[in-house]
Amino acid sequence: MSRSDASMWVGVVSLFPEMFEALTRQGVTGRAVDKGQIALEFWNPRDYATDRHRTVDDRPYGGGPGMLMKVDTLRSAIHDARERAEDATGQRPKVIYLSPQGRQLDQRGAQELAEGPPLVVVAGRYEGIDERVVEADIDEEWSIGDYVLSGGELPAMVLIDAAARLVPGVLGHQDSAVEDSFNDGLLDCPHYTRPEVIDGRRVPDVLLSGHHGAIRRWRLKQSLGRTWLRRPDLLEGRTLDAEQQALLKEFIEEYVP
Ligand SMILES: NC(=O)c1ccc(NCc2ccccc2)nc1
Repeated sequence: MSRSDASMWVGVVSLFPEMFEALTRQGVTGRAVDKGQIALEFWNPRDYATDRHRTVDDRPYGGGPGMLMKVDTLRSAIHDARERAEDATGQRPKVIYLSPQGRQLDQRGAQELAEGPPLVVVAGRYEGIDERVVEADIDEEWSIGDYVLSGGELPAMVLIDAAARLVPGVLGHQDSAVEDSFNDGLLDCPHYTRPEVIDGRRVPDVLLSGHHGAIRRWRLKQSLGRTWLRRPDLLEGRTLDAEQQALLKEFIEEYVP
């Protein structure tokens, strides 16, 4: 098959590739796939099973509940995905495994992944995969949070979506990625649209004023204030410029719990 011109190439190793239609057929990522900005290709370990029952799981040494992904079918799928990544992009891929033991994904991590080499994302099922496969075939383990899900597919889609949005040209107008919450590390400001009044609650006048400078400052003040109220940890170790300090001071002085 031919070289890929996609800005972001992702190979997915999963027993349930159809789950990824949420990414490939919908919304921003769906359009980016249609436009060839993002390439998503799939390898299913079950396609490498040679026994009559097409076995893809195996019992854990040492006993205990649950199963692990069968080593040979999993490794064959990862190997083929890696080989295709190199053929399609001319670059060696970064092979990522989603598990609660991984590096926690945040916006900075998503940015790093978006800017990095092509990805092969391995979605585990059952109780996970053999540690020797992690050592031999996985480059980085990532987690989307401190909770256990029934498979790595949803975390894989979260990771791919978070990174894909940051690929230049994928979002409608680029600055929407910039203004997105967690961009420049602050929480998002409140948003409003029609109608002007809902249950007696009005849209803040500044947003109807047409004064773009005042609107920008209001939004920045709200982002700073919300971050101070809801996620003060995000403000730790962060220097605010003079305008930001003044706006946060104003917010705090006006704040009535
Ligand atoms: N928090 C996460 O990112 C995450 C990733 C995968 C997952 N479930 C699949 C799995 C379970 C146990 C061991 C390895 C993989 N649940 C949560």
